[in-house]
Amino acid sequence: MKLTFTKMHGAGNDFIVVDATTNPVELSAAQWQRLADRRFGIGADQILVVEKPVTAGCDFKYRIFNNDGSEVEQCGNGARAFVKFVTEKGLTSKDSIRVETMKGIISPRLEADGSITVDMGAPRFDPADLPFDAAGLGGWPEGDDTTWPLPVKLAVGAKTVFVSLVSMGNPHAVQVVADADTAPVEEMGPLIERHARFPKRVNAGFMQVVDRGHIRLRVYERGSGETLACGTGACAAVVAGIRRGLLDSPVRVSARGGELSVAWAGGDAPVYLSGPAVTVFEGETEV
Ligand SMILES: N[C@H](CCC[C@H](N)C(=O)O)C(=O)O
Repeated sequence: MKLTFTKMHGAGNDFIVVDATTNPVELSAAQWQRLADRRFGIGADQILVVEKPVTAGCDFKYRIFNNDGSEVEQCGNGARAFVKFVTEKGLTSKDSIRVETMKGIISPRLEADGSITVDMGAPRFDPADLPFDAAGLGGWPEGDDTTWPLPVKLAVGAKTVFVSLVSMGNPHAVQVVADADTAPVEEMGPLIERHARFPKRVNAGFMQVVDRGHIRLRVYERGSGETLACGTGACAAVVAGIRRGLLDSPVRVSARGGELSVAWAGGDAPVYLSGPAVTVFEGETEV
């Protein structure tokens, strides 16, 4: 089957975007993985599939597949690429759209100056929302409902890291580090991603607090490895930092691939993610 696609990125987090609003695109996990493969396929961190909505009041449905072919709930940088894509393709004339995802509805908005802001919905913190197996950890740690001690088996020995658990629809475990550049992302990222206490795996964030309005962030993403930026990871890190009293909204998030901005008023308020979205090239391939 011929597949037409658009290659895009948001702060270096790159995507293959497919318009399935007219003709459905149903592929196996192995076929999605092959498309995302950087040697045998087109190459991308995630594949975004644009579909007709199922839920009343929504403009589109949004399916997300990671580099390993796994389908996931949410993608913040992808949401900005999504609204740019449907606008450029003439699939909508609205500048603000409602998009249903596997878990919830998001509202990306094209601003007059060309920037894009996404209402990512409210964060959730209950371990069951990730999911996280808190058995034996005795519920929220004493006096602190933001961080959990996570014992991690290393190649030699073990280490307990303190992670803040945030669901943005997809799961995040965020830890504070002194310096993002020297953070143990390569070593600890995969160990946290596949930790037994995360039955559906997890995105592992490493956040350096520069000041109360600025962080540097690296994310080892579930199913994709370290990416140059992670939108939901930026949301989760800022929310965690605000809850821990380290940050004040809005927060500038410096990722390796570019700058994002996250705002959150606390409680059940939605998290707003702003940043770039770039179309790189169009193409077609056989699947
Ligand atoms: N890069 C995406 C994150 C994709 C999340 C995916 N790695 C997962 O949850 O498994 C973002 O900008 O939010």
